[in-house]
Amino acid sequence: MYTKWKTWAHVTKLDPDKNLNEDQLAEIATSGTDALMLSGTLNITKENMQELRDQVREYGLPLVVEPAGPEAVIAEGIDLLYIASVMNTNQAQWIVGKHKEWALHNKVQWDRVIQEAYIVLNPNSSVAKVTGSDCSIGAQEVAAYAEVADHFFQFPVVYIEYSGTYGNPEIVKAAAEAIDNAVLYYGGGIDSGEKAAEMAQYADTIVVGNAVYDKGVQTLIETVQAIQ
Ligand SMILES: CC(C)=CCC/C(C)=C/CC/C(C)=C/CC/C(C)=C/COP(=O)(O)OP(=O)(O)O
Ligand SMILES: O=P(O)(O)OC[C@@H](O)CO
Ligand SMILES: [Mg+2]
Repeated sequence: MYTKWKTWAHVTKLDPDKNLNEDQLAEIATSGTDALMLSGTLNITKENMQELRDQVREYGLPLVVEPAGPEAVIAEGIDLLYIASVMNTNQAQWIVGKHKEWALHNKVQWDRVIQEAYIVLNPNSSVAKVTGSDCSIGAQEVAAYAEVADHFFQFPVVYIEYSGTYGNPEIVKAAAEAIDNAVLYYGGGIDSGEKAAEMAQYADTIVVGNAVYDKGVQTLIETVQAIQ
């Protein structure tokens, strides 16, 4: 499981603050997606993370938790913890501060942690507002952050985050060209097979979140089939 994450092409991001019924979850689990990522920014607690985990664990898919802060971390029944660090913010707590607090008050199982260098680019997303990300940067600066994340900090994942809106493929292409070792994730507004295929040209792994709730599981399946 731990090394297999590098082969994942499609990840479905489920929001613990939103609800899905058993049928929807069963369809998602059999959609062909490679892993389920439990993640969100607003109103995320250990309790709603655990509730969602208990709902999905029976399907046997790899389970990843991507917490918005140390208070949302759950490890029991989870395969990997994807821990973000936001590159394009000037608020140190979202780069390293929260992480120091986490280590200060917890015994972190570092062999279960995958570090994600987040580049947040949708100014209207909750994550941009919460983390004070500078979403005005263009392709060259995005590529420079991606290069530094990969070569200087040696993050295993660089994540281009447009959460809630479909991003600029040219920017994802620029990030891909700047990276040699890290796995490139793209997430944001993928709600069709066409968008999934377009971003999968440049990203190693695409993430689909809101479309599951806004457009339904059939759309999710379309995004899986489009990249197979
Ligand atoms: C140190 C620890 C354990 C955690 C902190 C990790 C950090 C720095 C998180 C900052 C970035 C962040 C909030 C990631 C959470 C995952 C994410 C990007 C969720 C996307 O949420 P949105 O889609 O913007 O908001 P909604 O919840 O409205 O969908
Ligand atoms: O919800 P969407 O817009 O699909 O984005 C997926 C993921 O990148 C959100 O963190
Ligand atoms: Mg979202």
